[in-house]
Amino acid sequence: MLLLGLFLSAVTAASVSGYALVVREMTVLMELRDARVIWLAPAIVLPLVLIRSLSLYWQTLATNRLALSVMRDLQTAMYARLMEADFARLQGEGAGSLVSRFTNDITTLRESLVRAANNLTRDTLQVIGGVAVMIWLDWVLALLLLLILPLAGAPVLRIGAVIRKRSLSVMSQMGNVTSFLEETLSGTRLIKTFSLENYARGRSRTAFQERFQLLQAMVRDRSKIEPLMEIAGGVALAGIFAVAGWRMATGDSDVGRFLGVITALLIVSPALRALGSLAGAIQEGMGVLERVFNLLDEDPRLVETAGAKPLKTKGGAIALKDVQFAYGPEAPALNGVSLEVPAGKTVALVGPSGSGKTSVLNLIARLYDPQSGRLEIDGQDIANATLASVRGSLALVSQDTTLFDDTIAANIGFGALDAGQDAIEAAAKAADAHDFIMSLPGTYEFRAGPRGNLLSGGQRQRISIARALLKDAPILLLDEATSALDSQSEERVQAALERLSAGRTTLVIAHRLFTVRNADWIYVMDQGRVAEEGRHDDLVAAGGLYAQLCRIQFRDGDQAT
Ligand SMILES: Nc1ncnc2c1ncn2[C@@H]1O[C@H](COP(=O)(O)OP(=O)(O)OP(=O)(O)O)[C@@H](O)[C@H]1O
Repeated sequence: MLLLGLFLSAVTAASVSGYALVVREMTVLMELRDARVIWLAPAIVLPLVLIRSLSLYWQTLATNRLALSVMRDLQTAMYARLMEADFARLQGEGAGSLVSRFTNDITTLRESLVRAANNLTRDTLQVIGGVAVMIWLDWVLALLLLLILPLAGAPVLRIGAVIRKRSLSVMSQMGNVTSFLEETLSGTRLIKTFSLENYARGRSRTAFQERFQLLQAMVRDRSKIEPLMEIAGGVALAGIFAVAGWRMATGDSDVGRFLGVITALLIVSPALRALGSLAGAIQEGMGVLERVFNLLDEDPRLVETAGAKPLKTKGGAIALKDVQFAYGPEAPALNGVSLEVPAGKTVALVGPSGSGKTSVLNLIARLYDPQSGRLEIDGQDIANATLASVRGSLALVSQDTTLFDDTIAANIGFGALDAGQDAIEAAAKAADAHDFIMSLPGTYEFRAGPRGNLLSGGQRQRISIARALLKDAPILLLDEATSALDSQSEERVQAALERLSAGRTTLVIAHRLFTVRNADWIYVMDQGRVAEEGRHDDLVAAGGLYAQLCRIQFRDGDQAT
């Protein structure tokens, strides 16, 4: 494909250089009043035009195809890389900015690649061909032009370097704008109900103004290139007239040669101008390419150890031993946490907001690695096990139920990719979801909409419970999510969760304390530590933090005690 593109570029360039020679030959014939020019001119020019047009067409097709397939491969590779990337890294950059890499970055890159592929060889060859014809026609004139060219070339290269640097910040700012758009446009419920329109408008103005300024600076750089080339062209033209006049006066040149050189210059000038602005576009593309390759070169930090073995799970007993963990340089989220969930038992984590409950779940799923301490499943350190076996041994049902814009059957089926329709329906029945699914148009083939927004919160949760049931993993991690539901939905979800946790090792983050009264053991967390542990009645009797949390909830209306 690349070779074909290059060959067609060469044909296109060669045919246009032929114009200069034709002009010279025809001028000679005209000067001699030779009548053959009447048929000779069309006979030579028309095939030349035809060759050039056809090769232009095929060249455009070939180069675009090349650029598009490079884009496709880059996007596929980028996506594959992101799927392997650390959870922390994906969370850190945010969905909007990541999306922007696939839209804005790739579009900019494609534009510069297509331009480079279309123009680089063709225009370079056109310049070389044109200059060669000039040298052949009148070497003194050609030499003059060759002296003028570098005068324009040097500043163009300098501007190109500035553009390249700028394109990096343009792209990363575009990522922020996309993040902002995604965040506010998907949070319209909050914006409307809290009347945050002005706040959102204010943030949008700042973001768009910043974008305006960055692009403006980019345009300023880019616009300097063409005038520079124009000046170089003008100086060249003036010089040619002067030198040609002098050479004709001394009898070293003639009108035919002069017109030939002018035609060659008319061909070389736009090609040179295009190369000049192309330099800017290529630098911009190089800036983006740097971002793309930085992403492709990123290695996940959370990796399997050499010789990692699959976990051998029996009951799925979990143990944390003196675990120390921080998300970043700030204060640790977990500060020497030790806890146990015996196989088949239900253990609850309670504690004030920010005390580290979710962090414990994140570590067990190995979404993060602790800085020190051990996490074990059935006595095996999960740091030495394969990631797939760790994640395969557990099912997570969390507050933010994620459904994809696919059928209900597929959304449940993610629990076990080889499950048949019968298994999916059985899971849906156990999760108390079958009846509402049957009332949907298309039943199990109903598409849930983006993020599952065509279903209610309670329905989404029951689908995610069915998914976890289908996975049938020995460990269940539950981030209790009943607070967003009305009491009837809550009851149904609670009953489905009880069926799900029966016979499994369950670690539940409980926000409503009355739901953990029957837990086999309760850990009370506070500021990244286990502050208390025990059974409900004992903890209430001890009169510590748990008893205090119970009193607060009791006062607020829950039957905590
Ligand atoms: N992705 C993150 N990056 C940096 N810090 C985080 C991140 N997630 C949580 N933290 C911090 O870690 C600490 C523990 O958070 P964690 O989410 O584990 O608390 P939690 O007990 O689950 O709280 P809640 O009940 O409100 O969900 C908090 O101080 C929080 O600010």
